[in-house]
Amino acid sequence: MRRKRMPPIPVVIVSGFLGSGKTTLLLRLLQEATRHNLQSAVLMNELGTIDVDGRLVNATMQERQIMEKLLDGCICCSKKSEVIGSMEKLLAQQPDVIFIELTGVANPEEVIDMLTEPQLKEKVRFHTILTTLDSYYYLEYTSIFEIDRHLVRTVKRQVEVADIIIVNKTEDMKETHKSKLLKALHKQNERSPIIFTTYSEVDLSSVFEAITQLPKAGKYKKPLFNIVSPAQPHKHDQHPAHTETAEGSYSRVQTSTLPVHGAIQAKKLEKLLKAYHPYLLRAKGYLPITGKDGMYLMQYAAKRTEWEKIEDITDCYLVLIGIDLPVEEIHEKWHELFRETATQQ
Ligand SMILES: Nc1nc2c(ncn2[C@@H]2O[C@H](COP(=O)(O)OP(=O)(O)OP(=O)(O)O)[C@@H](O)[C@H]2O)c(=O)[nH]1
Repeated sequence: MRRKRMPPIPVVIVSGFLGSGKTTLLLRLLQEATRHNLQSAVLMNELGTIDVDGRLVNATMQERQIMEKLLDGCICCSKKSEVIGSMEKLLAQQPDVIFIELTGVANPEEVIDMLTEPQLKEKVRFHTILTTLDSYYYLEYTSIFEIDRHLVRTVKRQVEVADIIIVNKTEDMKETHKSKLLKALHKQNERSPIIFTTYSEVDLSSVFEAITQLPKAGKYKKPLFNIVSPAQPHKHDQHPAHTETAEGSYSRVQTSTLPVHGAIQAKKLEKLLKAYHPYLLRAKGYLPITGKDGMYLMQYAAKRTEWEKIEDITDCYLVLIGIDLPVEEIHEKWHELFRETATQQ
C-alpha cells in the first residue's frame, strides 16, 4: 500500500542585521501562530557560544511549540551540516509552520538553498523571508563595514530578497532620514512592502492567512505569497566560509564571551560598550546590577542599551559581537569594572 505523502511544511525565515529586531519579531510570530491555532517550530541560530535569545524565546513558548538551537556559528557556513539534523528533529513533531531565525550575518538565500537538500526538499517548502533593519544605522553600514565588504553585501542581500522589510527603531526618526532610507530601500527592493515601525510591530495577517490557506494534503499549486525567485546556487564568493578562531570569527565578525564576577555598575558598562562603537556591533547577556536585586537581560545594539529584569536565570555572562574587536583590551577593562566595584564596597 502506498503511504500518503505529508504536505510540505512552510518555512518562514527571519533575517536582518545584528540587533535589528529579529527575536522581537520571532516572539510576535509565535504569538500570532498560536492565535491562528498553528503549531509552530523554531530553529534558532546564534553566533555566540552561549545562548541568549533562545532562552528568551523558550520562556515564552507554549506547550506545543518546539525549538532547536544551533550556537557558535552561522547556519549558512560552519553550522550547515547540522541544519538538516535539526530540521529533521523539528519535522518529526509535524508542526504547521517552521520559523528560522538567522544570525545577523547570514544570507537568507543560502538557507533557502539548504531547504532543497534531498533530505528536506519533499518535507519543507520555503514560504517567506521577513527582514528587519535598524533605522538609525542601515544607511551607515556601507561606511561602517568598509573593512568587510562581504558583510556589506550580505546586509544588502537581506533586504534585496525580503518579502517584507520591517524597519525598526523609528521612534525618533526625522522625515528627511525616513525619505532617504525609503529611497535607498526601494532601490534595493522595489517589489516588497516596507514597514516603518518599532519593536517589530507589524500586521502579520498576510503571512498567516497564506499559511492557513495552504492545502492540508497534496501539492502546492502556486505560490501563495510574495515569494522570491529560487535561491541562487551557493556561492562562496558572495558569502565566504567563515573562518573560525578560538574566539569564533565569522568573516571579520568575531564573538567573545565575558565571564561575570559579580554585580556590575550599569552606567559604567554602557560607557565601556559605547567606547567600542562602531567595532562593537552587539552585546547581550544576563547580569546582576549593583544596588538592584535579581538578574537582568542586557541588550546593546547600535549604541543603545536596554535592561530588563529576568526571572529564573542563575548563570550570567555577556556575549560580544563585533568586527576587529580588541578582545584582550576589552577583557582587561571588563575585569577592571569588577575590581573598581569591589574596592568601592
Ligand atoms: N528603541 C527600540 N529598541 C528596539 C526596537 N526593536 C527592537 N529593539 C531592541 O533592540 C534590541 C535587539 O532586539 P532583538 O530583537 O534581540 O534583535 P535581533 O536582531 O534578534 O538581535 P541579534 O539576534 O543579536 O542579531 C533589544 O533590546 C530590543 O528590545 C525598536 O523599534 N526601538
